[in-house]
Amino acid sequence: MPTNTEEGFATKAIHAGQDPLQWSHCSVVPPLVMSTTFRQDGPAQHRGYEYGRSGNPSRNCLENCLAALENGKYGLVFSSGLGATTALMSLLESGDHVICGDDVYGGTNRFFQRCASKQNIQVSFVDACNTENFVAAVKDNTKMIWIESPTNPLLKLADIKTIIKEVKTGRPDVYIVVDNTFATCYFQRPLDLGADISMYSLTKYMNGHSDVIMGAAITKRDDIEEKLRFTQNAMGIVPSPYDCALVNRSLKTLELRMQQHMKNGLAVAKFLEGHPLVKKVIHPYLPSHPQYELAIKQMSGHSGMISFYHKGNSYKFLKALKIFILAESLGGYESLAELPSVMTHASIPEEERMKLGINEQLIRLSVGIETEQDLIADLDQALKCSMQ
Ligand SMILES: C=C(NCc1c(COP(=O)(O)O)cnc(C)c1O)C(=O)O
Repeated sequence: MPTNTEEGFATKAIHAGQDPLQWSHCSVVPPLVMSTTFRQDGPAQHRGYEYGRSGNPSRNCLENCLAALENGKYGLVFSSGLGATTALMSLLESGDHVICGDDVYGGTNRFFQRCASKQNIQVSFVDACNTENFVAAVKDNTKMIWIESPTNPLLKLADIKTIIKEVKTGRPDVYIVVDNTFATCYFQRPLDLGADISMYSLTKYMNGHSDVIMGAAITKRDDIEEKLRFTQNAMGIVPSPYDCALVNRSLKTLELRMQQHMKNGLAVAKFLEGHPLVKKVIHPYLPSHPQYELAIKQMSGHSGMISFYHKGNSYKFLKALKIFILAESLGGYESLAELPSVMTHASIPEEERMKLGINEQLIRLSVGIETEQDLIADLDQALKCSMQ
């Protein structure tokens, strides 16, 4: 169980959940436990682990480290970010209502519109920039509010603390979930802002090496942990021990990586903002962002995520990149670029996409930790190519 000590973020990332004394052999690095089953002293008399789906030492180390980094009490990991989303739906009953921000990852929108709806879970999508939208959308059967902030891909912000205060005052029973994938717990801790659950696609920045698909939910609440722990086992949405060991290793450098992502991201955003072939740059830590004041109040920094509206041919631009890789996903050490309208957000109905502004001029960048000058030079040459 993590202790919410006053240790620094990097100290917690390196030591929380990793105590060598938890193993008889005292390995400093937690062992990778691949066994799917564990010898018992007698029928139903085990030493903490019985079957890999129900619990695993490698998973346990990661979950404790995640909880400590979030100033939470419990961490639970799942087979993917959408697996975590699926697990969180087990907190709801048929007929319940969810209020979700209108700009979220395409797969999350698809899940709510085409999967949760089959369980008779109703979903309303509202503009997350305006707190009143969330409050006004609350109904008698509302049981969950799903916030992504910053959002994917438009980098809109929700005033998490105010939404929670406004909603919880009248309806303390409503679960507040924050998908913290874009900010990470280094720049933003939703539980400290009053959220019930901080949720992640660990696939992204938290693992940060583009070699694991995983999700997580962190909470302080015993009742939520009990329900999600049951779901994790009973629905079997668990990750492999090997993937848990990889993510656990990645967390050790999260602080360093996020600092570099932020440094490179800001340099790229400022370069794009002054470029004649760029119509508009969206980056929460640029003073030009409409919610800049909220960004610097609510977060201690911003990752490498940038979106911008391109004046030229987006397909030519993306195919001309040499260091940025044209691919879906984000948050890895490598720089990625994509066209949400036909890639990550293609599953959102066109009318909704157009209304949001997710059109073929909108390009999303995940700025990596390569040498800053190389990234800017690559963007510059590709922008020139896009006008030929
Ligand atoms: C794959 C991409 N996003 C996944 C994602 C997910 C889903 O995570 P998965 O690990 O891919 O299942 C949840 N929340 C956010 C904010 C996300 O961005 C993408 O945007 O390229």
